[in-house]
Amino acid sequence: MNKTAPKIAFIGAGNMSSAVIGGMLKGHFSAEQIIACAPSDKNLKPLSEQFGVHTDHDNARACAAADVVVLGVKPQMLKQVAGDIKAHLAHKPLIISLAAGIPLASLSEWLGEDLAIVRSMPNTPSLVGVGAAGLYANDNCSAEQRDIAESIQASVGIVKWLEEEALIDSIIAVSGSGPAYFFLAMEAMINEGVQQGLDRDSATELTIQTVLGAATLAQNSNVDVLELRRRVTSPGGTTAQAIAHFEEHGLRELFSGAMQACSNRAREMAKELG
Ligand SMILES: NC(=O)c1ccc[n+]([C@@H]2O[C@H](COP(=O)([O-])OP(=O)(O)OC[C@H]3O[C@@H](n4cnc5c(N)ncnc54)[C@H](O)[C@@H]3O)[C@@H](O)[C@H]2O)c1
Ligand code: PRO
Repeated sequence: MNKTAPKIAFIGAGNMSSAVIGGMLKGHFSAEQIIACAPSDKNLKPLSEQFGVHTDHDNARACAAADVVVLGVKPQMLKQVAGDIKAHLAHKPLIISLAAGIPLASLSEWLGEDLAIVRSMPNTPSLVGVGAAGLYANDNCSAEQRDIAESIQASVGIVKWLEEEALIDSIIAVSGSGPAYFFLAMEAMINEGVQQGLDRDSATELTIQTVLGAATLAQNSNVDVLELRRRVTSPGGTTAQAIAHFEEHGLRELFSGAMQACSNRAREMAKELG
């Protein structure tokens, strides 16, 4: 393996692979190191045009030449793709699976019991370098392979190594699926802003800036999010009314229920697909 510039093959070139590739190129990886594979040009063309990475329709050929194989296909496709590439992994590249709900035991069974495999659960803000990922490695991974997996994810955001594989399902509930919760909240805020008379562009810009501002403040503050909320909420004022409405209508329970549904689905997928 080339330790300084490993060759990395992405099998599957959709939303998540594109976000990681785009983020990696803003970090210290070069387009020369990366090849993206998918059956059609629909996903590949934007990647070669926008990022200048190599592309191929042939998963096996890309895997045979790779030091690292990133599995970025839908969980439903993974068993079939694993069957197609298994014979081309004799040189034992590091495997990184991005798939929700597919356990290491299944990946090892499908790809080879002696392979080093890391499960990674990233999120789409990786594209702009503010991703958040959880990683879990099997016992075949060397320290060097763990470093490579970490360097890929760290180039696009923060990384947490997990003590137990089961915690990947908690990472999905918090940060893997998490961006969608905030996009939904933003959609609702934009629509209500328009309902109250703002033009859509202003409502959109103000909502996005508010979410960015809240996250940036929380990240740069030495007090917790509860205290930051208190500082917005004047007693008897406007925010207090909004927060009381959220509390009365069970926003906390809604979040708990949604996040439990999310990780339960990952466990169900392991039974259905693993
Ligand atoms: N989207 C997210 O926010 C997110 C976050 C974390 C993890 N993931 C995981 O990432 C994986 C990909 O999700 P996505 O949202 O990018 O899906 P997607 O549908 O956007 O991308 C899937 C890609 O796989 C390609 N593909 C289909 N069949 C293939 C084959 N036989 N060989 C090679 N490529 C093939 C498709 O052409 C497409 O490029 C999933 O396993 C998902 O669980 C996604
Ligand atoms: N998107 C994938 C899904 O919805 C996995 C986490 C985020 O299944």
